[in-house]
Amino acid sequence: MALRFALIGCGAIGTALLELVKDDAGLIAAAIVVPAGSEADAHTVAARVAHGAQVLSAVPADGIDLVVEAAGHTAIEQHVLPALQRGVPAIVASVGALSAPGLPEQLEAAAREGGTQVQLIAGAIGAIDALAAARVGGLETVRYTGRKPPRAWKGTPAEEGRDLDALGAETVIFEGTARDAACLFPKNANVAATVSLAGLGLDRTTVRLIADPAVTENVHEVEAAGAFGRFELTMRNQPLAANPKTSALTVYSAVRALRGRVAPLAI
Ligand SMILES: NC(=O)C1=CN([C@@H]2O[C@H](COP(=O)(O)OP(=O)(O)OC[C@H]3O[C@@H](n4cnc5c(N)ncnc54)[C@H](OP(=O)(O)O)[C@@H]3O)[C@@H](O)[C@H]2O)C=CC1
Ligand SMILES: O=C([O-])CC(=O)C(=O)O
Repeated sequence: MALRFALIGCGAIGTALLELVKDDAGLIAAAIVVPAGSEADAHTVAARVAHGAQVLSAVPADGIDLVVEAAGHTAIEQHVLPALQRGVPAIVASVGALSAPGLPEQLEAAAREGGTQVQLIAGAIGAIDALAAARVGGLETVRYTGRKPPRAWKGTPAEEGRDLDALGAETVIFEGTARDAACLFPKNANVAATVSLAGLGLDRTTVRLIADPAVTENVHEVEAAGAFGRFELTMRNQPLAANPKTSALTVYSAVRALRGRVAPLAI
Protein backbone atom coordinates (compact mmCIF):
# COMPACT_ATOMS: atom_id res chain seq x y z
CA MET A 1 0.00 0.00 0.00
CA ALA A 2 1.28 3.50 -0.82
CA LEU A 3 2.50 5.79 1.98
CA ARG A 4 0.27 8.85 2.44
CA PHE A 5 2.32 11.85 3.54
CA ALA A 6 1.46 15.38 4.62
CA LEU A 7 3.89 18.04 3.45
CA ILE A 8 4.28 20.99 5.81
CA GLY A 9 5.35 24.09 3.88
CA CYS A 10 5.01 24.61 0.18
CA GLY A 11 7.85 26.98 -0.64
CA ALA A 12 11.12 26.33 -2.48
CA ILE A 13 11.79 22.92 -0.86
CA GLY A 14 8.20 21.73 -0.68
CA THR A 15 7.39 22.53 -4.30
CA ALA A 16 10.58 20.93 -5.64
CA LEU A 17 9.99 17.83 -3.47
CA LEU A 18 6.45 17.38 -4.80
CA GLU A 19 7.74 17.69 -8.37
CA LEU A 20 10.35 14.99 -7.77
CA VAL A 21 8.03 12.43 -6.16
CA LYS A 22 4.90 13.06 -8.21
CA ASP A 23 5.32 9.81 -10.18
CA ASP A 24 6.52 7.64 -7.26
CA ALA A 25 4.02 4.78 -7.06
CA GLY A 26 4.72 4.19 -3.36
CA LEU A 27 4.11 7.78 -2.24
CA ILE A 28 0.91 9.82 -2.13
CA ALA A 29 0.97 13.51 -1.24
CA ALA A 30 -2.29 13.47 0.72
CA ALA A 31 -2.09 16.94 2.28
CA ILE A 32 -0.18 20.20 1.98
CA VAL A 33 -0.12 22.26 5.16
CA VAL A 34 0.50 26.00 4.85
CA PRO A 35 -0.28 29.02 7.03
CA ALA A 36 -3.88 30.24 6.88
CA GLY A 37 -4.05 32.83 4.08
CA SER A 38 -1.34 31.14 1.96
CA GLU A 39 -3.60 28.46 0.47
CA ALA A 40 -3.89 29.96 -3.03
CA ASP A 41 -0.25 29.32 -4.03
CA ALA A 42 -0.38 25.82 -2.54
CA HIS A 43 -3.53 25.04 -4.56
CA THR A 44 -1.65 26.10 -7.73
CA VAL A 45 1.24 23.76 -6.86
CA ALA A 46 -1.17 20.93 -6.01
CA ALA A 47 -2.98 21.31 -9.33
CA ARG A 48 0.36 20.94 -11.13
CA VAL A 49 2.18 18.24 -9.18
CA ALA A 50 0.05 16.82 -6.35
CA HIS A 51 -3.43 16.05 -7.66
CA GLY A 52 -5.70 14.99 -4.87
CA ALA A 53 -3.68 16.65 -2.10
CA GLN A 54 -5.83 18.60 0.31
CA VAL A 55 -4.55 22.09 1.14
CA LEU A 56 -5.00 22.71 4.86
CA SER A 57 -3.73 24.80 7.76
CA ALA A 58 -3.19 21.76 10.02
CA VAL A 59 -2.16 18.14 9.56
CA PRO A 60 -5.33 16.01 9.22
CA ALA A 61 -6.10 13.90 12.30
CA ASP A 62 -6.56 10.74 10.22
CA GLY A 63 -5.25 9.11 7.05
CA ILE A 64 -1.64 10.36 7.25
CA ASP A 65 1.25 7.89 7.59
CA LEU A 66 4.09 10.44 7.73
CA VAL A 67 4.63 14.20 7.95
CA VAL A 68 7.44 15.88 6.04
CA GLU A 69 8.39 19.29 7.42
CA ALA A 70 9.90 21.82 5.00
CA ALA A 71 8.42 25.00 6.42
CA GLY A 72 10.52 26.73 9.08
CA HIS A 73 11.27 26.64 12.78
CA THR A 74 7.76 27.53 13.95
CA ALA A 75 6.30 24.48 12.19
CA ILE A 76 7.98 22.07 14.60
CA GLU A 77 5.98 23.11 17.64
CA GLN A 78 2.87 23.88 15.61
CA HIS A 79 2.59 20.73 13.49
CA VAL A 80 5.34 18.18 14.15
CA LEU A 81 4.89 17.80 17.92
CA PRO A 82 1.11 17.12 17.70
CA ALA A 83 1.61 14.66 14.82
CA LEU A 84 4.23 12.73 16.80
CA GLN A 85 1.96 12.64 19.86
CA ARG A 86 -0.74 11.05 17.68
CA GLY A 87 1.75 8.39 16.55
CA VAL A 88 2.54 9.83 13.11
CA PRO A 89 6.30 9.76 12.32
CA ALA A 90 8.00 12.89 11.00
CA ILE A 91 10.85 13.89 8.72
CA VAL A 92 12.23 17.32 9.68
CA ALA A 93 14.28 19.78 7.60
CA SER A 94 14.21 22.72 10.03
CA VAL A 95 16.78 21.13 12.33
CA GLY A 96 17.86 24.54 13.66
CA ALA A 97 14.58 24.68 15.59
CA LEU A 98 16.19 22.27 18.05
CA SER A 99 18.40 25.15 19.20
CA ALA A 100 15.43 26.36 21.28
CA PRO A 101 16.03 25.16 24.85
CA GLY A 102 13.75 22.22 25.65
CA LEU A 103 12.59 21.49 22.10
CA PRO A 104 14.76 18.38 21.57
CA GLU A 105 13.37 16.95 24.82
CA GLN A 106 9.81 17.87 23.75
CA LEU A 107 10.31 16.10 20.41
CA GLU A 108 11.65 13.01 22.13
CA ALA A 109 8.76 13.00 24.61
CA ALA A 110 6.17 13.44 21.84
CA ALA A 111 7.69 10.63 19.76
CA ARG A 112 7.81 8.37 22.81
CA GLU A 113 4.21 9.18 23.68
CA GLY A 114 3.12 8.33 20.12
CA GLY A 115 5.37 5.26 19.90
CA THR A 116 6.99 6.72 16.81
CA GLN A 117 10.14 8.54 15.63
CA VAL A 118 11.27 11.89 14.29
CA GLN A 119 14.03 11.84 11.66
CA LEU A 120 16.26 14.90 11.29
CA ILE A 121 17.54 14.96 7.72
CA ALA A 122 21.11 15.83 6.74
CA GLY A 123 19.75 18.48 4.37
CA ALA A 124 22.40 20.63 2.71
CA ILE A 125 25.34 18.98 4.47
CA GLY A 126 27.14 15.66 4.04
CA ALA A 127 29.15 13.33 6.28
CA ILE A 128 26.56 13.35 9.05
CA ASP A 129 26.85 9.55 9.10
CA ALA A 130 30.63 9.76 9.60
CA LEU A 131 30.33 12.47 12.25
CA ALA A 132 27.65 10.61 14.23
CA ALA A 133 29.74 7.43 14.06
CA ALA A 134 32.90 9.31 15.10
CA ARG A 135 31.04 10.61 18.16
CA VAL A 136 30.80 7.03 19.45
CA GLY A 137 34.59 6.92 19.77
CA GLY A 138 34.81 10.48 21.13
CA LEU A 139 35.17 13.83 19.33
CA GLU A 140 37.64 16.57 20.25
CA THR A 141 36.74 19.45 17.93
CA VAL A 142 34.08 20.14 15.33
CA ARG A 143 34.14 23.37 13.35
CA TYR A 144 31.55 24.44 10.78
CA THR A 145 31.88 27.31 8.30
CA GLY A 146 28.95 28.44 6.15
CA ARG A 147 29.73 30.70 3.21
CA LYS A 148 27.04 32.12 0.95
CA PRO A 149 26.73 34.98 -1.55
CA PRO A 150 25.63 38.26 0.06
CA ARG A 151 22.09 38.04 -1.35
CA ALA A 152 21.51 34.83 0.61
CA TRP A 153 21.95 36.81 3.85
CA LYS A 154 19.22 39.36 3.04
CA GLY A 155 16.58 39.62 5.73
CA THR A 156 18.95 38.38 8.46
CA PRO A 157 21.00 40.07 11.23
CA ALA A 158 23.87 40.15 8.67
CA GLU A 159 22.26 43.34 7.34
CA GLU A 160 22.71 45.18 10.63
CA GLY A 161 25.35 47.88 10.14
CA ARG A 162 26.30 46.83 6.60
CA ASP A 163 25.05 47.04 3.04
CA LEU A 164 25.25 43.50 1.70
CA ASP A 165 25.01 44.73 -1.90
CA ALA A 166 28.17 46.81 -1.40
CA LEU A 167 30.42 44.10 0.08
CA GLY A 168 33.78 44.07 -1.72
CA ALA A 169 35.35 41.17 0.15
CA GLU A 170 34.36 38.18 2.26
CA THR A 171 32.92 39.27 5.57
CA VAL A 172 32.46 37.21 8.71
CA ILE A 173 28.91 37.95 9.85
CA PHE A 174 28.80 35.56 12.79
CA GLU A 175 31.22 33.66 15.01
CA GLY A 176 30.03 31.65 17.96
CA THR A 177 28.19 28.52 18.97
CA ALA A 178 25.95 26.41 16.74
CA ARG A 179 23.06 27.17 19.09
CA ASP A 180 23.36 30.93 18.62
CA ALA A 181 23.91 30.56 14.86
CA ALA A 182 20.79 28.44 14.40
CA CYS A 183 18.74 30.75 16.58
CA LEU A 184 19.90 34.01 14.91
CA PHE A 185 19.82 32.65 11.33
CA PRO A 186 16.82 30.30 11.25
CA LYS A 187 16.73 30.12 7.44
CA ASN A 188 20.50 29.90 6.91
CA ALA A 189 22.09 27.89 9.70
CA ASN A 190 20.05 24.70 10.05
CA VAL A 191 23.16 22.89 8.90
CA ALA A 192 25.11 24.28 11.86
CA ALA A 193 22.55 22.67 14.15
CA THR A 194 22.65 19.38 12.23
CA VAL A 195 26.45 19.17 12.44
CA SER A 196 26.33 19.93 16.14
CA LEU A 197 23.55 17.48 16.98
CA ALA A 198 25.43 14.71 15.17
CA GLY A 199 28.71 15.70 16.80
CA LEU A 200 29.71 17.74 19.84
CA GLY A 201 26.37 19.37 20.61
CA LEU A 202 24.90 22.84 20.12
CA ASP A 203 27.15 24.57 22.66
CA ARG A 204 30.54 23.00 21.85
CA THR A 205 30.47 23.25 18.05
CA THR A 206 32.14 26.40 16.75
CA VAL A 207 30.53 28.18 13.82
CA ARG A 208 31.54 30.90 11.38
CA LEU A 209 29.11 32.37 8.88
CA ILE A 210 30.48 34.37 5.96
CA ALA A 211 28.95 36.59 3.28
CA ASP A 212 31.24 36.29 0.27
CA PRO A 213 30.72 38.23 -2.97
CA ALA A 214 33.25 35.94 -4.68
CA VAL A 215 31.07 32.80 -4.46
CA THR A 216 27.90 31.83 -6.29
CA GLU A 217 27.35 28.57 -4.41
CA ASN A 218 26.39 27.85 -0.80
CA VAL A 219 29.70 26.52 0.54
CA HIS A 220 29.63 24.40 3.70
CA GLU A 221 32.83 23.24 5.42
CA VAL A 222 33.18 20.88 8.37
CA GLU A 223 36.44 20.03 10.14
CA ALA A 224 36.22 17.31 12.75
CA ALA A 225 38.85 15.56 14.88
CA GLY A 226 38.63 12.85 17.49
CA ALA A 227 39.54 9.27 18.35
CA PHE A 228 38.52 8.16 14.83
CA GLY A 229 41.08 10.47 13.19
CA ARG A 230 40.01 13.62 11.33
CA PHE A 231 38.12 14.78 8.28
CA GLU A 232 37.65 17.95 6.31
CA LEU A 233 34.53 18.28 4.20
CA THR A 234 33.70 20.95 1.64
CA MET A 235 30.31 21.09 -0.06
CA ARG A 236 29.73 23.53 -2.93
CA ASN A 237 25.98 23.48 -3.23
CA GLN A 238 23.88 25.00 -5.97
CA PRO A 239 21.21 27.25 -4.44
CA LEU A 240 17.58 26.86 -5.50
CA ALA A 241 16.37 29.48 -7.96
CA ALA A 242 13.23 29.88 -5.85
CA ASN A 243 15.23 30.63 -2.67
CA PRO A 244 18.95 31.55 -2.74
CA LYS A 245 19.27 30.78 0.97
CA THR A 246 18.46 27.10 0.35
CA SER A 247 20.62 24.51 -1.41
CA ALA A 248 19.08 22.11 -3.94
CA LEU A 249 20.71 19.28 -1.99
CA THR A 250 18.25 19.91 0.86
CA VAL A 251 15.42 18.92 -1.46
CA TYR A 252 17.25 15.78 -2.58
CA SER A 253 17.98 14.91 1.04
CA ALA A 254 14.28 15.19 1.92
CA VAL A 255 13.29 13.11 -1.12
CA ARG A 256 15.87 10.49 -0.18
CA ALA A 257 14.45 10.29 3.34
CA LEU A 258 10.91 10.03 1.99
CA ARG A 259 11.75 7.34 -0.56
CA GLY A 260 13.73 5.50 2.11
CA ARG A 261 10.44 4.94 3.99
CA VAL A 262 9.06 2.74 1.22
CA ALA A 263 12.12 1.38 -0.57
CA PRO A 264 12.70 -2.35 -0.08
CA LEU A 265 16.43 -1.61 0.08
CA ALA A 266 17.53 1.72 1.50
CA ILE A 267 20.95 3.40 1.43
N1 LIG B 1 18.42 21.23 6.95
C1 LIG B 1 18.83 22.01 5.95
O1 LIG B 1 19.92 21.79 5.37
C2 LIG B 1 18.00 23.15 5.51
C3 LIG B 1 16.79 23.41 6.13
N2 LIG B 1 15.99 24.43 5.69
C4 LIG B 1 14.72 24.66 6.40
O2 LIG B 1 13.65 24.52 5.49
C5 LIG B 1 12.78 25.64 5.61
C6 LIG B 1 12.04 25.86 4.32
O3 LIG B 1 12.94 26.25 3.31
P1 LIG B 1 12.43 26.83 1.91
O4 LIG B 1 11.43 25.92 1.31
O5 LIG B 1 13.63 27.20 1.14
O6 LIG B 1 11.67 28.17 2.42
P2 LIG B 1 10.54 28.99 1.70
O7 LIG B 1 10.48 30.29 2.42
O8 LIG B 1 10.70 28.98 0.23
O9 LIG B 1 9.20 28.17 2.02
C7 LIG B 1 8.68 28.01 3.30
C8 LIG B 1 7.22 27.55 3.18
O10 LIG B 1 6.74 27.12 4.46
C9 LIG B 1 5.56 27.85 4.79
N3 LIG B 1 5.51 27.99 6.24
C10 LIG B 1 6.22 28.82 7.02
N4 LIG B 1 5.90 28.61 8.32
C11 LIG B 1 4.97 27.63 8.32
C12 LIG B 1 4.24 26.97 9.35
N5 LIG B 1 4.42 27.27 10.62
N6 LIG B 1 3.37 26.00 8.98
C13 LIG B 1 3.18 25.66 7.70
N7 LIG B 1 3.84 26.26 6.68
C14 LIG B 1 4.72 27.23 7.00
C15 LIG B 1 5.67 29.14 4.04
O11 LIG B 1 4.41 29.74 3.88
P3 LIG B 1 4.33 31.37 3.74
O12 LIG B 1 4.99 31.67 2.44
O13 LIG B 1 2.88 31.64 3.77
O14 LIG B 1 5.07 31.93 4.93
C16 LIG B 1 6.25 28.61 2.72
O15 LIG B 1 5.23 27.96 1.97
C17 LIG B 1 13.71 26.78 6.06
O16 LIG B 1 13.01 27.82 6.72
C18 LIG B 1 14.67 26.08 6.98
O17 LIG B 1 14.13 26.02 8.30
C19 LIG B 1 16.36 25.19 4.61
C20 LIG B 1 17.55 24.97 3.98
C21 LIG B 1 18.47 23.96 4.40
O1 LIG C 1 20.60 25.22 2.21
C1 LIG C 1 21.72 25.55 2.69
O2 LIG C 1 22.73 25.71 1.99
C2 LIG C 1 21.88 25.66 4.16
C3 LIG C 1 20.85 26.41 4.84
O3 LIG C 1 20.14 27.23 4.31
C4 LIG C 1 20.67 26.14 6.26
O4 LIG C 1 21.56 25.49 6.86
O5 LIG C 1 19.67 26.58 6.83
